[in-house]
Amino acid sequence: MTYTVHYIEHGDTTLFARVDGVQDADAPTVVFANSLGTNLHLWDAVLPFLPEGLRIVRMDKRGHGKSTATPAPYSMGKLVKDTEAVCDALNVRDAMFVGLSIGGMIGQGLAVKRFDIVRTLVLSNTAARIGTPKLWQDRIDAVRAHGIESFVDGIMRKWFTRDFAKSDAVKPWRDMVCATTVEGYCGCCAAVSGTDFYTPTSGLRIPTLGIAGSDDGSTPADLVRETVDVVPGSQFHIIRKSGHLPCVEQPHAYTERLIQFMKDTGHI
Ligand SMILES: O=C(O)CC1=CCC(=O)O1
Repeated sequence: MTYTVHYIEHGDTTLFARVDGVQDADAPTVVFANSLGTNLHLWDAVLPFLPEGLRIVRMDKRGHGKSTATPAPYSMGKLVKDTEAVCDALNVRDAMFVGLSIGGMIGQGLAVKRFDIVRTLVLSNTAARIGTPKLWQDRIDAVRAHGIESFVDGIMRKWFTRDFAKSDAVKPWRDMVCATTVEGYCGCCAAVSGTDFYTPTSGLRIPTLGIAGSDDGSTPADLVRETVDVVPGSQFHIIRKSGHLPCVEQPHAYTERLIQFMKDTGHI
């Protein structure tokens, strides 16, 4: 698959983005938004299962992957504006936006603001509100005092099914989280902590699909459903034998569901 890479200057940061597949901005477009502590390679296993003819846009949040870090804390509004800037720079319009975890929060924030960018929305392993301010502050304190390594094994147990977490397959994901800058990680923890999208998200009137993992220890299926249910006419689907990252543990089943949603909504 051909791809181009883009470094987009936006205010105090430079955001890294990559476009795979068809490069023409008029092609049906899918935007993927990553979770906390991951970069755009989160979606690598999904891409081979997607049909030809799509324009696939991915980016790194500030302080993650190849996007530069700015001092924490960040607001969710700032992360939404970053994503908006990347979409505008790449001329993204009428896209299917697939956001996982904090990426799904960004998707909710972008969808209520930019109908021209987000035509349909996939809320994967996410919610309108995730965790409590105390949980996020404890995590920020732990990163600042002892580094991400000090709790990354616990994160892996919440992200993956027991068998996956015990296998060697977990290592690249563990390494990816540990490679995240302290400012980027803490900044995004603060953004999640300060977000409650129940009211704006309940005003959405675009086709919306919720996806949960049967064994997700971070955003359990009931939490995902609670958010997706506030959008009238939304669909909800649980991926079996998967934790918080079904695009990693069950990429084929996950992509099949995305393709079905693209067909249901006339995206392809
Ligand atoms: O890393 C976690 O604990 C789960 C999570 C919450 C928001 C996000 O992006 O990941």
